[in-house]
Amino acid sequence: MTATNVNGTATERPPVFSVDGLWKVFGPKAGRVPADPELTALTPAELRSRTGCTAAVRDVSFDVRKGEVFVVMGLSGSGKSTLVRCLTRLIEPTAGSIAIDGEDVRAMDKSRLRELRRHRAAMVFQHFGLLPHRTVLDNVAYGLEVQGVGRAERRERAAAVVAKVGLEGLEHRRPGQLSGGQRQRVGLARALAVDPEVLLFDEPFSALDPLIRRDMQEEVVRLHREEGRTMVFITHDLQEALKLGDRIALMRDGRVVQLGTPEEIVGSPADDYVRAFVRDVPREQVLTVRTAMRPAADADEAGTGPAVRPEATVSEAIEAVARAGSAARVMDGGRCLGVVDAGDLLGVVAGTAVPEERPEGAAVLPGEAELPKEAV
Ligand SMILES: Nc1ncnc2c1ncn2[C@@H]1O[C@H](COP(=O)(O)OP(=O)(O)OP(=O)(O)O)[C@@H](O)[C@H]1O
Repeated sequence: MTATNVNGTATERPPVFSVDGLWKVFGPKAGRVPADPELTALTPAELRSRTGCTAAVRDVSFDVRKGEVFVVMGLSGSGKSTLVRCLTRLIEPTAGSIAIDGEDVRAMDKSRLRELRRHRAAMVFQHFGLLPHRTVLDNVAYGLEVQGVGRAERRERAAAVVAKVGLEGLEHRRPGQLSGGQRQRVGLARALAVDPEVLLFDEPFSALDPLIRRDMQEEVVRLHREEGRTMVFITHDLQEALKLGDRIALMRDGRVVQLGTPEEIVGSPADDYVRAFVRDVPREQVLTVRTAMRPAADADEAGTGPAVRPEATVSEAIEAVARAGSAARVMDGGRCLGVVDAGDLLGVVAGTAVPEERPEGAAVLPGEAELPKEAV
């Protein structure tokens, strides 16, 4: 179900994953930790010394909505991998609930779980996990083979996906004859071949050199734009998170300290930790003119000046204002939502403008999210 708020943005798309009160505690008698308020109040170090347990995921709740790129970001050890592995029970949660399309993941038996991992939520790993003696085509077809798809059909489907990720002509090479970036494309193609509802990426690009990494990020943006597939993407890299994420869950010590759009995270950090995290991000490339605009002073101001879209970045609006030498109008269709002048825009760059809060749970439409992300 999609509702539309006053800004014309979708506030709700159906959740694919719904996670509620999730805990993963490693260590002896882990199960007692989530239920004991005295233990849950301890810092990670205190908990470790008192009980020998590590709470890798602490009381985390969120939805991954259909068609979004949901990024889980945080420093090393913050709990990202554990959280995402819990989604398909590659790691068994200690407490809380997880549902996929409304179905209780924690209640699934072995065969249902296998089905979940093979068909519904495919994982792309950092270390590819390719079979060294098989060709690119056979590696990509492997997931289909496991599903019992016949040889002719799986080769045909694999060939189509190989082309989609830009590996045409390399079908008959073995992984050892490919570069790191090409191998990662094979890993991506293999996950895509089974046509899963959700793709889960576990830091897939962190071992790649920066240029190839950027190529792969663009590949993900392109695939997402073309297919609209739901994606959960783990990264410790803020730039990557801002570039790819429709929404970002920022983790620290097992908790989600902020969950929001790139614009919300950069424009309204929830606490000092998040503020420090995003301090060096060029705000004008992430924040949109929605944040900077004010009502038009009069009919003259509402009727003249260059037009910018509400989802244009502040940086783009600065260009328009500088070129025209006057305030710009923020236009949604034929409607003037507000205006931005040089002072409003500079306020955002300087960090003195307080961004307008979006309604709770407000989503950003893919088209709306693209601009700020790609401008980063
Ligand atoms: N099997 C395990 N047994 C005990 N502790 C674990 C286990 N796996 C992870 N942990 C701990 O749980 C915490 C979260 O680890 P996790 O791997 O989820 O973090 P991460 O954010 O994915 O880190 P990285 O970016 O380094 O992969 C860490 O303190 C880690 O040491």
